[in-house]
Amino acid sequence: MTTSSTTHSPLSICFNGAGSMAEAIVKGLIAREVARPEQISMLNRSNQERLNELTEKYGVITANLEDVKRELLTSASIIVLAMKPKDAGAALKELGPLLQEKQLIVSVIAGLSIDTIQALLGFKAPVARTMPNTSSSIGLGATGIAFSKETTAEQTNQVLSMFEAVGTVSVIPEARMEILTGVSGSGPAYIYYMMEAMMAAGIEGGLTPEQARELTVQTVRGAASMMIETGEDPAKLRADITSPNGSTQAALEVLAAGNFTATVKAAVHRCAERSQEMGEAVKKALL
Ligand SMILES: NC(=O)C1=CN([C@@H]2O[C@H](COP(=O)(O)OP(=O)(O)OC[C@H]3O[C@@H](n4cnc5c(N)ncnc54)[C@H](O)[C@@H]3O)[C@@H](O)[C@H]2O)C=CC1
Ligand SMILES: O=C(O)[C@@H]1CCC=N1
Repeated sequence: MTTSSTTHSPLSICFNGAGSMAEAIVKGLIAREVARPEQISMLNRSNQERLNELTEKYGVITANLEDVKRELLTSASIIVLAMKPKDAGAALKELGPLLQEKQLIVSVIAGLSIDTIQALLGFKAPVARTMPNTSSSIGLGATGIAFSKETTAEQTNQVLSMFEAVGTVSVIPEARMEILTGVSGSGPAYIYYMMEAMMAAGIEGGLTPEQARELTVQTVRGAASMMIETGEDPAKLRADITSPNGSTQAALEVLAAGNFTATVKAAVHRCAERSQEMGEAVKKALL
């Protein structure tokens, strides 16, 4: 990793939790040569088949035996918490006594606050609370990060390098993490949902599934690229497409009649609220 030149021992990253988010980040880190496979270990609770698959695909270290897992966790410079919120409390309670103060915790867990992580560990570990998304696997992720005050400048740079290698990074106050989850953490799912609907309509209208897919994908890709390349507001780009009394206007009127803006905003806010609820549930159950 680029910022590891100032560390004395080689950087090692242990992913505690080996599901889809952990894989998305690992895939990106390896593809962009931010870390070599031998610097990365991945652990889960019990699914050996999944671990074998990850070793085959990426060449990373995986382990199922408890003492090997412990060794990987205690020797890592960075431990990434990548299990579901419901599993995080018990995992952190077990992890706390194994750790040294200088080991950095990077959490990708929705809703789980820095205070709760430190309380469950039993000491004020340096923590980077992050919210990535699955597009990290192709280097197009959008990650929000909030750092605890215990995090050193070197650790901050390491985390920034990790996530900048797999997309864009926004450093934000921790209080904004829930709304960021509503916008970008879960955001890809809303876009896929919209794309599913567009494809279904195209097929209903007689396009082949392949044509409907290609046209929808290219439309979404082109629209995102237009925003990036022109720097224009989406409202202006939308206006450029919408001829007075034309077909686009007719379509947008249907969306407006279905309360499109209010529905999307309500979905983003409900996502934020649900993240908070999941974090609170971990706290209540285990503190
Ligand atoms: N999937 C997504 O788009 C995003 C997910 N996240 C967060 O990432 C976390 C993981 O989500 P996914 O990867 O989707 O879940 P997943 O269900 O695909 O993976 C969870 C992994 O954690 C492992 N695990 C469970 N308990 C464990 C324990 N005690 N010790 C070690 N490993 C354990 C499971 O075996 C599994 O490998 C969640 O907390 C979620 O909030 C954050 C951003 C985006
Ligand atoms: O659905 C979830 O809980 C996670 C958090 C962000 C994306 N997926």
